[in-house]
Order: sequence, then structure tokens, then C-alpha cells
Amino acid sequence: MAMTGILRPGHVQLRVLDIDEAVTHYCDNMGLIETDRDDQGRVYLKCWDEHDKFSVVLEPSDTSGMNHMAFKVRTEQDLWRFESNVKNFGVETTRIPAGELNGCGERVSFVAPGGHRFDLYAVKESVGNGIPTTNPAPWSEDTVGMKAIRFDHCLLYGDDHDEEVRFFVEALEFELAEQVVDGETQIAAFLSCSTKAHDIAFIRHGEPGKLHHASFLLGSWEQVLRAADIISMKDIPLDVGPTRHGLTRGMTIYYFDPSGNRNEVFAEDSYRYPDSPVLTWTADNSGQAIFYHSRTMVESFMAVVS
Ligand SMILES: O=C/C=C/C=C(\O)C(=O)O
Ligand SMILES: [Fe+2]
Repeated sequence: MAMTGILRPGHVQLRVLDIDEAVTHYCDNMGLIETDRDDQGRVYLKCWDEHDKFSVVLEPSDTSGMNHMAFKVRTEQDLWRFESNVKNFGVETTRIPAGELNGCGERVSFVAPGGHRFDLYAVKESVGNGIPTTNPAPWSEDTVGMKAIRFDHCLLYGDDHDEEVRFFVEALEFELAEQVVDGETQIAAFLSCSTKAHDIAFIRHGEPGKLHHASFLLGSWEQVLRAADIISMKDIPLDVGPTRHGLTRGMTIYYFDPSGNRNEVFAEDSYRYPDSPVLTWTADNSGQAIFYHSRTMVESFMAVVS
């Protein structure tokens, strides 16, 4: 398919309060693999089935939340094309030199209208997924915990929701896949740059720049139930699930990392093409849109962001 120049979510840099506890959580509990550390104390992680060097950066900090989310673009020409799209939208950009994050090429960085920082890059060091590329085995024997396959998406809460969504559609060429509307007002937007039901999602909120969750793909509903077992076995703070979303049809469970950043692991059950219709959920039915079985909103799920 003619994917846009944006290939996929490439990484998320999360602020964490205790780096050792965070590494234990993301590696031992979720199955990510540590690939590097740098002189700022940042730790680089990847999921087992990712080839690029990292998809999560843990940054020691006094606060939790998201430093930035980055998308990988297909070519360097795409990087400069999106840089000019972003500027033409009226959003300032800066360039971050190659190597500022270990193994990552030059980045174009900007703060979107909802207060979230995003970076784009075309190049990242490839370290492979531990499986040969000739006659590959279907899975790696070296995975532990929840065996997260890839970093999949973030759901972000921002204060200029309409402009942030328009920015993603007009400047970054994402497509609206699903939405929640209250009359004329869009409450939530699920945006795709691929055949996935979402690569990023936004919810209308009173404050700028908030992270609702960073989400990682698992292989099946059974793997989601196994993740639920691990959450109990390891005494990880559970938020909601296991259950199914109406929106995006994801089979899901939410919990918190030791710093209070919400994580999701999920199995996908949906797809879209550029000619797929936009799916709309109405606010009077938002309980079912979010949690299809209980059909009830969970107050803490909506309220807690980092
Ligand atoms: O209100 C939140 C809805 C969340 C949906 C997802 O996190 C998802 O589909 O991955
Ligand atoms: Fe999600």
C-alpha cells in the first residue's frame, strides 16, 4: 500500500523516577531488551521483534511522563519534506544532531499544538531481532515476561485537541481511523499512518502535553491473559482489564510502571486501508466504546495521566 512517508512509531522517551526499578519493570516484567546506556543516564530498550536499536528510552527524572515520541520516516527526503510541512502549518522546528540519542540519526523536533513534543528521524542503527533474516524462526527463544513484540502507539491528552489532530492530518499525513464525538465536538481521535487501527491517539483535555499510556503489542488474547497473570504475580499496579475495546477492537490490559506511567499491552483485532470508512462512537455510548464488555467508564482510567 502507499504508506505515507511516516513509517511507524519509532520510539518513546519516558521520564522515570528510579532508573533501576524502571529497567526491571520494562525488561523483566514486559520482556524488553536493554541495548545501551548513555552518559546522561538514559537507558535504551527494544522489544524482541524490533530490528532498530531502541523503541523506548528511559530518562532519569524527578517527574513521570513523556519527554517525546518519535516517528521513523522512510527516507531523508521525507524528513525534510515533513520539516517544511510542519513549518508551513505554523509550528516551529529544531534539528537535533545525529548521535544525540545513541544510534539515532538526525531528528526534526517540534511541539505539536496539544503540547506534546514529537521528533521525526529517517535513520536508526539496526541491531536485528535475534533471528536470522534468512530462514527465520517464528519467535525468539530469548524473551521473558510478557514478551512484548513491538512498541505500538501512545494515547496522549492535550489541550488544543482540534489543532493537534488537524496538525497530524495536514502536516504529518495521518488518517483519522476512529473517533468519539459528543455532538459537534470530537472527544477522541485515533489516527493511523499504516494499516493499523491507530499509530497515535489523542483525547481532548484541559492540560497540555500529557501521557495517558504507552502501548505494546502482544501476539494473542491468550498472551494478554498471561500478562494479567504476570501483573498479579509481580504485584504490578493494575489499572483496567483484561478486556476488549470497542474502539479499535483491541484486547487489552492497562497497568502502571513504577513511576506511575500507564502502560498497555494488547492484541490487535482490526485493520484499515486508506479507503476504509472512519468509525465513529458517540459520547452517550463511550462506556462501550472504551470497555466493550463492562460498558462502563472507569473514572481513574480517564483521570490519571502523567
Ligand atoms: O479512552 C481511551 C481509549 C483507549 C483505547 C486504546 O488504548 C487502544 O485502542 O489502544
Ligand atoms: Fe491504547
